[in-house]
Amino acid sequence: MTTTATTNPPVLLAAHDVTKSYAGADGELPVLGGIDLDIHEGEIVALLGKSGSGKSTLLRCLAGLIPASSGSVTYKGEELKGANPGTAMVFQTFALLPWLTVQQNVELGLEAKGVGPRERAEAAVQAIDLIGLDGFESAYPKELSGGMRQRVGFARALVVEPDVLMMDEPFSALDVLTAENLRGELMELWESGQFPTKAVVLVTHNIEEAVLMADRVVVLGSRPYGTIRETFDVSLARPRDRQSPDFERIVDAIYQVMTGRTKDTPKLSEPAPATRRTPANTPLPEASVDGLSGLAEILAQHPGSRCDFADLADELGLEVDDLLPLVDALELLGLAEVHDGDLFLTERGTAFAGADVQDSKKLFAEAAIDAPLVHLITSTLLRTGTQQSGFFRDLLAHHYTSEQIEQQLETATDWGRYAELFSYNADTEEYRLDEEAGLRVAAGTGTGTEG
Ligand SMILES: Nc1ncnc2c1ncn2[C@@H]1O[C@H](COP(=O)(O)OP(=O)(O)OP(=O)(O)O)[C@@H](O)[C@H]1O
Repeated sequence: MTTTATTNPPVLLAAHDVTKSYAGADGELPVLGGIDLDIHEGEIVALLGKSGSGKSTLLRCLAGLIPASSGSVTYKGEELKGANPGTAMVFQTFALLPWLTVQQNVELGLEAKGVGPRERAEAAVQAIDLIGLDGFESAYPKELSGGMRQRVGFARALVVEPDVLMMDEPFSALDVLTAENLRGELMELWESGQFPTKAVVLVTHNIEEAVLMADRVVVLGSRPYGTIRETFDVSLARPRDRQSPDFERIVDAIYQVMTGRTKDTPKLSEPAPATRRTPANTPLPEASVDGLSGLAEILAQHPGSRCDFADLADELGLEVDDLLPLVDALELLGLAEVHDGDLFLTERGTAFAGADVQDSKKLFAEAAIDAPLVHLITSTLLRTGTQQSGFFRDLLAHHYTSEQIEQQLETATDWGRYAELFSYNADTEEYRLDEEAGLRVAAGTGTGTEG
């Protein structure tokens, strides 16, 4: 398959300056900002980004399932006013009706389009056959394995022969081998021209999956809200070999953009001089002290306390994406840095990894006091001694959803407690300054936000 850059086939689906905000606890929360994206005939486009970067939201806007807050979505040049007639969706959780058989589940999409019973049955049998479910027509979802259930999800979407198949993390609920097998079969169908759709949009947080499948990988960033950070054309021949140097080169380049290392996107730990880090513009990554210490210790065992990011994930039996929050947190705390696809400990990180418990707490406190929300809580407590968590929830409500506020406070509390900056009583929902906190703050540089 050639890339769109060289052949430039017609645009099927397009987002024009699309923004999307959701109603939050305190006003509108922007999730997507000014997205321009064309989906051309003949291409597979992956929307890749960390959790919360707005991938699913963008997919739903393209499918017309939710309206954009501003801007427009066009299908074959016509602006969408509701559900997109040219798309069908495959969901992560399969979304099958348990009381219907495989055949009936697959026929559902056609029924909604008013297709008659005989035609419906024939089309469903064909889709079931295509996707390798032959013989399972009268089975109920509960009799099927996860992989077979997702095949039903695919058959149900493909039976309507949509111009664009939309897939929202379709493999992430499956075990590794099942996912690999299903991916491979789908790519064979696509390559052999048997796939009854003209284009595919795939949402994923898995970099290798994106590079395995897509002609174009669109990386979304989430600071301060979802925008397209960079687009990569992938012109490798299929089937693609994960071990090939070209494959690894593209994956590495995407890692660097995902972890924020491009000339256009400043590092989390090095904000542009004019940008003061605040709890609003610098969210704490979802990483526990145990996870951070563990990763720092593992890194310290590598020569030069340095390891290729992808190799490290392999070694731990994890996806690279699983490591991202920990890596972001190590960077925010000045304990590690990423360069050229390698993760390595800084001087402070090396000392932290090798320290005994008391020293490790002290070093962690010096680092954590610069994390904006930890700084905000500590500096507030230095004035008041104690504070209800509701106070911080209110301060964060302008910038985060209630779910995000809980995650931010949970992380800050974990870090602040370990650092012995403050304690937290979950029964009374009260933060209390640790007696030693003043000394620890004085030891840190304290460049975070003031309350
Ligand atoms: N219906 C909704 N109401 C309010 N906020 C929402 C709604 N749907 C999503 N969000 C918020 O919008 C942000 C983007 O969510 P979205 O699901 O689009 O991201 P994503 O990149 O697909 O993430 P994930 O990989 O975790 O699914 C998140 O912060 C999420 O909490």
